[in-house]
Parts: sequence; structure tokens; C-alpha cells
Amino acid sequence: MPTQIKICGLKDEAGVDAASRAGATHIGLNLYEKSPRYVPLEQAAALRMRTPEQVKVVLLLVNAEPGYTAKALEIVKPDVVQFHGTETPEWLRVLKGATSVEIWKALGVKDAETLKNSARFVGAADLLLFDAPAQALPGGTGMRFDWSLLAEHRHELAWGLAGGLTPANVAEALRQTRAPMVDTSSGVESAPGIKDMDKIAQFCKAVRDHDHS
Ligand SMILES: O=C(O)c1ccccc1N[C@@H]1O[C@H](COP(=O)(O)O)[C@@H](O)[C@H]1O
Repeated sequence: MPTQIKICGLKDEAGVDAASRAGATHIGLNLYEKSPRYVPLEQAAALRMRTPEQVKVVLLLVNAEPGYTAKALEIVKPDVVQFHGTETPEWLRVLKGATSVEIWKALGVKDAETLKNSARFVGAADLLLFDAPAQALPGGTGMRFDWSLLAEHRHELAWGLAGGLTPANVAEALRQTRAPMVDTSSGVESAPGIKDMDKIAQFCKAVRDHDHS
């Protein structure tokens, strides 16, 4: 199975087209207002329409109100919603019962305990995204966590790797972790919030080269 690739934090058509052309399986649209990658709902809906059918659209939310979450799902109609805050398994279970959208939960990995505790999302999320712990922002910081923690972990849910992944380190990350999915945002930018089309292509190529090695 080819590694799934998510390019997150796209803000315009050029970025969506570049990620799709490069072979991303998922693109991420960020609705967190404090992020340099924030897009308003209407822009997210337009980019969703622009995205080719074979590429899944992931909507990123951080501790959003239930009313806003429902509105965002209604307007953008994403394939996946990625919760990147302190959303609880209980809340995600409620949402899961009310929508058919795929639910991902990002978790900041501090230590082995974080991974052990992630089992509480069984039945609440379809996939866990293991990221570096939150800094000033809950994600998109370019920070990595200790990938070796994953070596001992028995995954009970589908999962992906995020946090500081770049064209230069993604092959090594895949070798060490055997992640079935990789997610990058700041690692394919020239400045915060500015995607670099060459880096997007290089990232996807590095993943595909690893798949074929
Ligand atoms: O990208 C952001 O600005 C962001 C803001 C708030 C929550 C999550 C955010 N991004 C997600 O964080 C991870 C890792 O990002 P990076 O590759 O280290 O820059 C990724 O899932 C992004 O989608």
C-alpha cells in the first residue's frame, strides 16, 4: 500500500494544484484563525471544489464550537475533519454518531504515556495523527517528537505521522516509524503560510522513492 501523503495548510488554487499534481492523497485546509495558514470558510469551500476527486480534503479545526463545526462541515463538505486541539473522545463520539465524515484526532506526543493513553480514542476517531506537542500554536510548528517512541507502540487505530517533516527527513522518518501516512505543513514552505511548490513536489517524490526502495 503506498504511503498516504497529506499536504496541509493550503490557502490557494496554486497550492492545491501543486499538491494534487505531486501525488498527495490528502490536502489540508486550516480553519484555525490564529494560524498563518488560516483560510476563511468560503475560501475553504472554493478550494474543496477545486480539488480533484482522487484527493481527499481534510478540514483542520482547533477546539471549535459545535455550531461552527457543523457549519464548516455543511459549507465545505470535506472528506475528513482533523481535530488538532484538546477535543475529548466523548465529544468526538457524539460527532461520529451525527456525521459520516471521517474523523482524525491529532495528539502531541510527549512520551510513551501519550501513546498508551491514545487508546481512549478507539471508537471516537478513525485515525490518530501523532504530532509534536503544542507550542505557542497547537500545530504547524515544524517541531519533531522522538520517533523512537513509536517503535514500542501497538497501534489500535489507523495512524499517521506529523511534526517537522520535510523533503529532507521524510524518508528517514518512514524508515524509523513505518508510518502509513505522513503529514506536513511548514516543512514545504518558504515562510510561515507560504507554500513552496518545489518543496511540495520534493516531499511527495521522497515518499514515493521510499515506497519503491
Ligand atoms: O499548520 C498550522 O498552522 C496548524 C495550526 C494549528 C493546528 C495544527 C496546525 N498544523 C498541523 O500541524 C501538524 C504539523 O505541522 P508541521 O509539519 O510541523 O508544520 C500538521 O498536521 C499540520 O496539519
